[in-house]
Amino acid sequence: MRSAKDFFTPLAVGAPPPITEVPARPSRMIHFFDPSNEKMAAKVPDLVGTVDVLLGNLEDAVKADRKEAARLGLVAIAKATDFGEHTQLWTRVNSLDSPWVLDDLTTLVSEIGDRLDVIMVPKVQGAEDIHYVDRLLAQLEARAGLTRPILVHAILETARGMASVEEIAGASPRMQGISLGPADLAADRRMKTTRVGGGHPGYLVRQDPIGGDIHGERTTYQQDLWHYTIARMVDACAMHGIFPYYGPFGDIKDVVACEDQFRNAFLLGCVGAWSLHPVQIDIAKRVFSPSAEDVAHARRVKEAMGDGTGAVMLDGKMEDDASLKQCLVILELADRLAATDPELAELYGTTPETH
Ligand SMILES: CC(C)(COP(=O)(O)OP(=O)(O)OC[C@H]1O[C@@H](n2cnc3c(N)ncnc32)[C@H](O)[C@@H]1OP(=O)(O)O)[C@@H](O)C(=O)NCCC(=O)NCCSC(=O)C[C@](C)(O)C(=O)O
Ligand SMILES: [Mg+2]
Repeated sequence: MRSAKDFFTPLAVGAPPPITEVPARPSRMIHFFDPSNEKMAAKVPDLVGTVDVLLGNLEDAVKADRKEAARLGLVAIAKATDFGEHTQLWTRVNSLDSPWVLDDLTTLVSEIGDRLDVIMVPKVQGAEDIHYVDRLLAQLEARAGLTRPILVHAILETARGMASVEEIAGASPRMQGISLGPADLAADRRMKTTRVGGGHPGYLVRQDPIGGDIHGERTTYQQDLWHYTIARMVDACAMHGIFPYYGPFGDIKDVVACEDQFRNAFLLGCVGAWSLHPVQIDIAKRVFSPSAEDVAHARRVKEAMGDGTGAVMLDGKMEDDASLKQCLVILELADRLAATDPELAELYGTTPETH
């Protein structure tokens, strides 16, 4: 591990200085597109301004014989598109053991490094994977004359990655966040699901038998397969000042269950999720923006708590320093989102003096 005193020193002569705080830019939905798919690529300009993050995917879901076309397609799109102030451009490169990743990184940083905000690295196993990417990016940034560092986002999709999640989160000042990769993680853990995220009807708890009758009517409750994983990822990210994300929800047609899964992640601390299809964009926007009711309640608590210490009763409930802190989390998020989204500013009634 690097000493704390040189953690923020550039890893290559001429590379931009590492950042000391990850920018908290809205990233409620990381919208995936395949740059080698002409129909999808053609939609990118219209998505600018409607999504927080556009991600050109080069890894899984891009056919092996389209890898180069996807890489070059992303370069062309990045050069031709004005992403404006509010939409970030990210990419997901191929995994570090693949034959494509070296060309992905060298081409993208050299050609469009000044436009790329974040590089997502799949199947991260441990801090050593982040260290490798960290040094290589510094060398490439120096060569390309970049003035700001490209950030790194890890996908948690192996048991070892999961077991090392705290180390991964703190491996480099470039670390921007971590997403859950439920499909690869399920396979690597040898779970017995066959889906991309979401629940499973077999993973349940059953009410005790009534009157000892094990064959009688008993309610069952489906459980959340991802609770442990997301909660642990959230702690690792919070501890290191980076951002946690739920990943993909593969049942595109089941918009109801998608919203539930996203909301569970939001309530547990995630700041966003992936949208794989345009229909998931508004779901993520709705879920990862606090509701007007929550914002109004948080403001009331803040007002009632005065200097922020002590305890008060509000609507029959005790509020104190710690409930105020939760309300401040909601208000800070609402302010940040309202600053870039006029609809939300109106919904929250946000003015410079509101908070
Ligand atoms: C699901 C699919 C096949 C359905 O694609 P479709 O064409 O059958 O859907 P559609 O409803 O017929 O599409 C309607 C229109 O929307 C367009 N469209 C459709 N999707 C998009 C999009 N994303 N962005 C922009 N436009 C899109 C599509 O081209 C079409 O355009 P048209 O009206 O002109 O004909 C398609 O949406 C798709 O390929 N999405 C991206 C999939 C992807 O990126 N998967 C990888 C991430 S998940 C993952 O990797 C796992 C993980 C983390 O690694 C791990 O858990 O391990
Ligand atoms: Mg995967």
